[in-house]
Amino acid sequence: MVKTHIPGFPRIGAQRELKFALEDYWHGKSSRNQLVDTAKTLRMQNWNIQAQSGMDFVTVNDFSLYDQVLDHSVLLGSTPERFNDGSCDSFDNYFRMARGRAPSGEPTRACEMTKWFDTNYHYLVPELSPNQRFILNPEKLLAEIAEAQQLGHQVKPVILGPVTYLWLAKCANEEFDRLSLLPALLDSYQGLLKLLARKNIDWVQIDEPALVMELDTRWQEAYREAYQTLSTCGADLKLLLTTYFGALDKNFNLTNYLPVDGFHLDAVRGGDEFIRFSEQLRSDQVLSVGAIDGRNIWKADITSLKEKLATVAQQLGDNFWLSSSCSLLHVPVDLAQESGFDPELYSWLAFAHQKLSEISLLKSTLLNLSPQADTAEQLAANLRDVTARTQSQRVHRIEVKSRVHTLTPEDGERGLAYAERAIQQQNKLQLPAFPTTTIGSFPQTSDIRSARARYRRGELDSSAYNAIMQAEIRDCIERQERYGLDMLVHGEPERNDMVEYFGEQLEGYTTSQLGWVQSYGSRCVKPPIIYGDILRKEAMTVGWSRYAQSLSNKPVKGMLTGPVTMLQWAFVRDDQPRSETCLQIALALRDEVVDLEQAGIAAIQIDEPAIREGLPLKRSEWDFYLQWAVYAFRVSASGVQPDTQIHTHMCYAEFNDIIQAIADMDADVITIETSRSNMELLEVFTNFDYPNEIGPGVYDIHSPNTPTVEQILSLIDKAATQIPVERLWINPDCGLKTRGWDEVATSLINMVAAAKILREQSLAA
Ligand SMILES: Nc1nc2c(c(=O)[nH]1)N[C@@H](CNc1ccc(C(=O)N[C@@H](CCC(=O)N[C@@H](CCC(=O)N[C@@H](CCC(=O)O)C(=O)O)C(=O)O)C(=O)O)cc1)CN2
Ligand code: MET
Ligand SMILES: [Zn+2]
Repeated sequence: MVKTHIPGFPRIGAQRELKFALEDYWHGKSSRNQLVDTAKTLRMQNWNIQAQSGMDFVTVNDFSLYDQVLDHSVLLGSTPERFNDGSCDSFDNYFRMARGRAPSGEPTRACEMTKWFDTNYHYLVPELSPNQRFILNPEKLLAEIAEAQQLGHQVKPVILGPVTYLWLAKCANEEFDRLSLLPALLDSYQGLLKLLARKNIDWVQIDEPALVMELDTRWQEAYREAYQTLSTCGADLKLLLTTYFGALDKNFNLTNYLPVDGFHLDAVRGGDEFIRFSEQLRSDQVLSVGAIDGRNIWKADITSLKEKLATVAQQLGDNFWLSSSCSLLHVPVDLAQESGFDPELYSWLAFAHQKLSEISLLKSTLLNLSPQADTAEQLAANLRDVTARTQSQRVHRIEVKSRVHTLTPEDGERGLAYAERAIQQQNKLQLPAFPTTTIGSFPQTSDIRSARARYRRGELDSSAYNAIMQAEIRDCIERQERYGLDMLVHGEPERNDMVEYFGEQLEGYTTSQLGWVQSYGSRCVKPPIIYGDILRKEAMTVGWSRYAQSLSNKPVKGMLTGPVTMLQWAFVRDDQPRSETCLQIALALRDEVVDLEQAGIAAIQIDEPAIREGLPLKRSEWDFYLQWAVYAFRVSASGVQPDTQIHTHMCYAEFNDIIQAIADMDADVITIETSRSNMELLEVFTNFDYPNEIGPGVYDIHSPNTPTVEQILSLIDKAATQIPVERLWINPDCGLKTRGWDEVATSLINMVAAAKILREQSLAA
């Protein structure tokens, strides 16, 4: 009989219960027991919904209080040395690793955080040392297994595979070869599997998403060694080797030959590869087909999936399993709780709960299990909804499509080269040497958020809400004047989230009330949904920018989110290429940029923090992506006169791979995050001879610590050895929305003081 399961479920809770429980605990507003209880309730609910939706296994150990990769480091006992100071117990130590501080224990430098493959989810990077030892610490895993079993569930625990774990890890000594740790790591995994075998478990899901990456022969060999070792370790257990986020491509044969009991393949991004894979399967191996999209929110077309899967299902019989493409962590929890959509849009969507039902419906449909009215009716309803979406009037706008199709290369050109633009801009802006600025957002205080919540609930009307936001902008401008910054911003108080804010205003996008997806730890985002052709009905930011500029004689930067980030951080329509959607957004932004210029805004920043993360996982697809992504940015930026200064901003990414593309974007000024890496990230700009102006971040905004003038000076000194001083800007790493005013004030005052010292020094020289 076909088995159904999912690789993982969201843990934040439909109402973000985990977020609030965590933050209350961290801020001393609730006890540890309250947090533990909330976590337990969430796990129970998650398993119940899986069981009720007909899953044959519930997934265990996908739950985490902060991050599943950090949990895995704790499980393997491979947490960094600096946390072994005995300053607190293991419960709080976990949060110290995650965020540098906890209710008890000494504050320390947290583990580094980075993007999980090409998602907007951040994991905590394992830090390994050359003589790393692994000492199993299976308490959490075993407790959660026991918890689910006591509730009467069939349990399938999930663990991260050894090779992907090493792939994600880093070592302070970059020369060190992480793969040399594999034998020791495998010893640990063998011990773990033996432990699990005693727990009345049939299957263990072992995640190896690194198998969809392009691997050199050493990493391929690591896979052979790892699974050879694990398959002969004598644990009476079956391993489901789980891959997702793409096709296996060149690792197809490698994977196929690995001695495991079953495989899970991503049949959404991996296309039809699973069919060929099924033909090579041994008769005692199972294939779990990830047919329901775990990365997007569209209702699945069950009828066409049935066609696609029928032959394989029939041939494999009991060895055919059904699943979602990847963990459902990346989609919101439950559409049924959502009241914000109109009925037509609602009928097009499926969140995590609904995806479980889709897996079940697909199974019954494939097996003709219950030819009763029930399945037939559901199938008919599904077909009606997915067909309606393809035919809906609101998806297509001829004028938008034709504007994209008549774009020419000239639409991506500024008219004059940077060097000439720079002269005109300097004439207009009259900035001092080492100009100081910030990245856009200022503290999103609870006053701002609660005003927005009251406005949403209808307790404030729009004029009252606007008045409050204007007062915030006024305060923000006055503070920047007091701190002595040279180029100001309005502070973005009116934005819940940069992407969501523009998504709310553009036609073709819709936003949800409860569509939260975990971004890191307790922080969540509500990705807007792009369902149709994108049109700007009216100016989106001009009123706020004009108001802000009216309060100061210094230039106030206009502030927009770029086309690639607006695409990358949204749920995107699947009926046309991403590049096409991106150009539609670029044109809407281009009109906004032009309107800002007309309103007297002399510098406009178009943020592109997600451009690196949009890079396809496979190198062979990079050029094509970078080509349309850079063009889309240029289209958005190129409607203005040469004397209007275009800024862009990028953060928390390795720029090495895309430095040429960054230069090709041809922004007049780029601000980037560099302070945590002590300006190392800047090296790539120097080595490349980046031609335009750069503001390397001199203030780490992810830390509550305020930088001193000396620290800032030393960072700028370092930057000045790499970038000609005429092209150097002084600014923080990123926006300040998650910080408090006290720290921001001190830090910015110090930043301006550092810039002034440098100006005096260069005058004296
Ligand atoms: N989309 C996106 N992706 C991104 C980033 C980003 O900025 N945006 N940055 C990086 C990730 N960094 C992040 C940094 C901060 C937060 C963050 O702070 N998220 C907030 C939610 C932000 C938000 O939408 N806030 C709403 C408020 C939502 C809310 O909880 N409202 C309460 C009321 C709150 C009150 O009364 O004070 C309610 O409705 O009950 C608003 O301002 O309107 C959170 O989890 O807490 C998320 C990601 C990479 N990916
Ligand atoms: C994640 S990049 C953020 C850029 C935005 N302008 C801000 O300052 O918040
Ligand atoms: Zn940023």
